[in-house]
This record gives sequence, C-alpha cells and structure tokens, in this order.
Amino acid sequence: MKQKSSVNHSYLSRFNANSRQKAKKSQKMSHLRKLAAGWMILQTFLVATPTLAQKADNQMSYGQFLQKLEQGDVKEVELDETAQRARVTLKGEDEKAPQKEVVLFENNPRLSSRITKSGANLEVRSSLDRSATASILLNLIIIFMLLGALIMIIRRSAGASGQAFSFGKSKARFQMEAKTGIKFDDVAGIEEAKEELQEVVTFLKEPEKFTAIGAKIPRGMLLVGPPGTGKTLLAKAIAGEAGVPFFSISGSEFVEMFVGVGASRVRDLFKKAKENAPCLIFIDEIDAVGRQRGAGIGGGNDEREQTLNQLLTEMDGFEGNSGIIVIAATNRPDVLDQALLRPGRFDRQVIVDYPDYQGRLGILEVHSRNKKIASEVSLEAVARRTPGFTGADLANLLNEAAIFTARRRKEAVTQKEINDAIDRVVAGMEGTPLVDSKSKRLIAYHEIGHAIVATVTPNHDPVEKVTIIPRGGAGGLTWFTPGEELGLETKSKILAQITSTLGGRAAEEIIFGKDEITQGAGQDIQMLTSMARKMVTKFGMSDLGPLALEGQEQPVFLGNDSMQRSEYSEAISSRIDNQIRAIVLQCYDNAKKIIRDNRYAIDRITDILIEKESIDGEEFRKLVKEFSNSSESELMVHS
Ligand SMILES: Nc1ncnc2c1ncn2[C@@H]1O[C@H](COP(=O)(O)OP(=O)(O)OP(=O)(O)O)[C@@H](O)[C@H]1O
Ligand SMILES: [Zn+2]
Repeated sequence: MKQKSSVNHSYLSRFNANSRQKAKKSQKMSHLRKLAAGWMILQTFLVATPTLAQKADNQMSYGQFLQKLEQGDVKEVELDETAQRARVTLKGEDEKAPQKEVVLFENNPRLSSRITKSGANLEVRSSLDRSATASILLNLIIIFMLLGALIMIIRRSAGASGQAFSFGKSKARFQMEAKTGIKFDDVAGIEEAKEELQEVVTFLKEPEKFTAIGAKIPRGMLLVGPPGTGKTLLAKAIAGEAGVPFFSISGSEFVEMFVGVGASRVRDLFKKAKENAPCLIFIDEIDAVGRQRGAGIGGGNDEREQTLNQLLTEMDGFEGNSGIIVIAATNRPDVLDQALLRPGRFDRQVIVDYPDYQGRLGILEVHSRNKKIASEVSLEAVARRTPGFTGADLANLLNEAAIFTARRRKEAVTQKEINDAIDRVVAGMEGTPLVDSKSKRLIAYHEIGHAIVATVTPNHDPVEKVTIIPRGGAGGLTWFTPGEELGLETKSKILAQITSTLGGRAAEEIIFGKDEITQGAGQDIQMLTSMARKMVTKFGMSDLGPLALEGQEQPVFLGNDSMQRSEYSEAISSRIDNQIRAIVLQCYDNAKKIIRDNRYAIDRITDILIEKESIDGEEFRKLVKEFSNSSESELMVHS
C-alpha cells in the first residue's frame, strides 16, 4: 500500500485503527471530502457529460463485482477511495482490455478484506492528484471567506441597530401626555397658523357642532415649516386648549431595521389613541415614513412602505367623528407620497414659517415672561437684530443670556448678556484670544480688511463689531447689522457683499504679499463664489441675461426626480464660469484698491484691534474717519 497524500492517510486510518481521535479526524475529513466532491461535481460535470455514453460498456455493478470476487475471477482491484470507485481487472482477460469500473458505496469497511481473501491483488489509489488537492484547498479558502464575511455582516448589523435582535418585541415608542398644559398664548409669531388651527380645537371640543350640520371633520393636518419654528409647540397647544390627551411619535421611530416593526408600532399607537379618544396624535418628521414609495436611490424600502401603508389604513379606518385628529409635521412636503395628501388624510396644510419682526418680538416676550430681565433691555432691539432666527433660536438665546447672568452673579439679564448670547448663538463658543504673534496680526489685518471695505463701499450693511477673539472655529469675526428684513436684495448690495467678503483676503495680499495669503479666507471664498454663482444662474444678474440656468438644488438621496441636474450645455456652462470669474475678479480689484487707498488707517486700526481685541461698529467708523483725514501725507511715505 502506498500513501500518497494526507487524505489517503485518513482513508487508511478508517480501515486500520479505532482510536477515537483518529475516527473524529476521519469524520472531519470525510465531511470535507463531501464538500470537495460537491465542488468537483460542479467543476467536472460539463466536461464529463459527453463521455458518459461511451463509459457504459466497461462498467460493472457492485453486485456483479461481489459475485466475481466470490467466484475468484478477479485478478486485481484498484481502489480509489476519493472517487469511490474501483477498477477491476478480471482473470483471463486481455492485458490491453479496459478495466471495469465499479461504483462503490460509501461505507464498505469489509471490502478490502474480501478482496484480499479472494486472492486478488489490492491496490489503493487516490484520484486526487496535486491539482485536485490545490483546488480543494482553494475551495475551502473560499468557503471560509464567505462564512467569515457572513458572520461579520451579521455582527455589524446587530451592533449598528443596537437592537436588531429585539425583533417582535415592538416596544411602543410613542409618548402620551394626558395634559400638555400649553395654551395658544405660549405660541407667538405664527398668527395665521394659529387661526387655522383654532378650528381644530373646536373639532376636538365640540364635534357635535360640525356633525350636526353634516360637516366632515378633517382627520389629518400637515404642519409645514423649517425646524424650530414651533410646530410641536403648536400641536401641543391645540391639545392643551382642547383639553385632550396628546400622543406623539417621530417618524424616524417608525422606521426600524426589521420589516413589520414600524407597522406594528403604528397599530399600537392608533389602538391606544382610540382608547383615549378624543385625542390628538402628533407625528413629527413624517417625511421619514411618508416619502414617496419606490423613490430614491436603490429603490423602495419595504419597511418604510409597510409602515406608510399601515398609517394610511389606520387613517382610512376612522369613523367620521371618532374624535381623533392626526397632526403631522415636516419640512419637506415636496417628498411626501401623494397618497398621504389625498382627501381624508393629510389634506390640509398649514405653513409655519420663520417669524417676522413682530413675530420675533412676540416670541421674545413669551420667553422673557418667566425670566428676570433688566428694564434697560429693549426686546425690540433684539428682535431687530435677529432676522432669520426661529422661535427655538430665540428661546435658546434668552436662555443663554440667563445662563451668562447667573454665571456673572447678576440680579437680572442686561443688554450685555443678551448681546453675548446673540454672538454665541450665531457664531458658537468664544475661544481664548491668541497671544501676540504673526498669526494674530494676520487675523487682525484680515478682519479690518473686511470691516473697512464694508464701511467704504456704498449699499453695505453697517459694521456691528470687529473682533479677533476666536469663536466657533473662526480666528476672528466681523459682524454686520442686518438690514430690516431678509427681503429683496439689489444687485449692488450683493456686489457690495462680495467685495467686503473679499476684503480679508485683499488685506492679506496687500499687506503681507502674494505668497503669504492664508487658507483662513477659505470660508469667505466659498461664500462669495456661491453668491456670484447665484447672481449668474438664479437671479439673472449677469451679461447672460435674465435666465434661470439652474433648477432647485436637491440632494440626490432625497428621492423624487433627482436626475434633472444640468439643464444647460457645455458651452453655456463655460460662459457661466466666465461670468462668475468676471464678477469676482472685478470685486477683488475694488477690494484691493480700497485696502491700498486706506493703508494708513488700516495699519493704525489694526494696532488698536490687536491691543483691544474687539472694536464695536460706532468706534470703528469714528476711527476710520479720523485716520482717513490725516492720512494724505502719511500715504506718500508708506506706499
Ligand atoms: N412660535 C413660537 N413661540 C414660542 N416659542 C417657540 C415658538 N417656536 C419655537 N418656540 C420654542 O422653541 C422650542 C422648539 O420648538 P418646536 O420643537 O415646537 O419646533 P419644531 O418646529 O417642532 O421643530 P422640529 O421640526 O425640529 O421638531 C419650543 O419648545 C419653544 O420653546
Ligand atoms: Zn474673512
């Protein structure tokens, strides 16, 4: 007997030894062999098919084989354990005649002794030559890699969702408040929305009024508006005014990893709500579930669609006057599935927008009710300084001011705390000032550059403050007092803004030289480029004429038709770039000229800024006036 490979070794052990360890090993090996055999079938099947027919006549059945053995007709047997075949040479047969092939059954431990007893020669072979071994090894490696990848995927997804395996438990994730305690008085600045929703309060309080005359009570309302404008607050106020329980859940809570969980949450929520009717259900971020079905990259999302379908089913299932009203909030009404907006569902939309001046004043008044505010503080001035702030921003602003006040051990909030709070809300945390160094000088020149260009350029908002105290990641800041409202912007005003935004970089270049400009102006440059681009492509303010050359920018992942991007040709595209470049370069030239012309004043004011670290707008304008008048003779010396 010959041993040719380790596989063969295991074969022998099965015949000769009974030790457990060896048996185990052989079991494993036979298992592997089965796997390998599977692969080999795949690999050889195609090649072997055509020869099957030809093979038939030199085959011998197992029974025939045993019979021949018994009769002593067998001269030689070659056992091929891996292929489970035996090649048989019969006595008295021509040497050149092909051997008969016998297909063996797997467990035939007595076969070898039978063969030897019959007096035939026994030879054990393995059809596994080297290349076969290699292919088995390769296959094993592939199998292990696949298993490994599978395990990793399972682990990851389990970790990511944290509770991927709590499937089926479907914890109800909604909140219920028996009494919200919030009244319409607590909501300010969104008067129209309040008026529209006043009706809902009546629906909830006295449904008979409507049903008596056959009016159908709306089931759903959609509050549309940017984050922080008070949508949740408004919904709570409705429940508070009507004195009904308030159920709330966020759309993102519905969408879980496993299909079916979201839908079961919807069912739970509506079941509980029905038990507590009349009541109000508030669904925040409805776009998380209510997005158009089958839209977005990668097609639909089964879980989301099931949840949405369940929601629609529940809403359709209401009786006319079940006393449940569903209010949903979103800031993306455009991505919602049309089915959600159909009559009987969220068919009414109420816009909740940024508050205007009056609105901001109202909100500030609401939130200063429970705070000690010094009488010198003018809420009107604060409201004027905060266009673009939402209700949440204003609430946060007053809270920050109160925190500053407590920290400074003052009795009441003064204007100073409010100003500091505005700075903080707008630009982030204040950092520690730099020690005197080249970078501090550079930052000071950069900021003064912005401030002076803004001050000299007509049509620009006035400077409110220049500072080199770092804040929210910026090394220094120049603040402007915004105009009355965010409203119409003229071309000259936008150009003035671009020019002043370039003032920082212009100062760096003129004062420190072309090679010393820094990346600190990066943000400025991004901002002004986008302003210039809008002038050309959106506002029709370039030589290309009054054409909209770009649609609404939409992130691609939002679903809907996201592929309608470039609507213009290569040629137009390069003309747009040229226009943008022309605008920016013209503004940059102007900014550099202003810096050169005011070099003396800039040097003086920068020295003062480095020393004081902050200069407010009034003082800045005074300094500019003072130094520009006395600069004529000095200019000659400096340039
Ligand atoms: N119009 C407002 N009047 C008074 N307070 C407001 C107003 N708007 C917002 N607030 C304050 O801001 C907080 C947050 O607002 P709310 O959560 O209602 O905003 P939202 O529009 O629901 O935001 P989101 O879309 O992020 O959920 C409120 O709790 C309230 O203190
Ligand atoms: Zn800057």
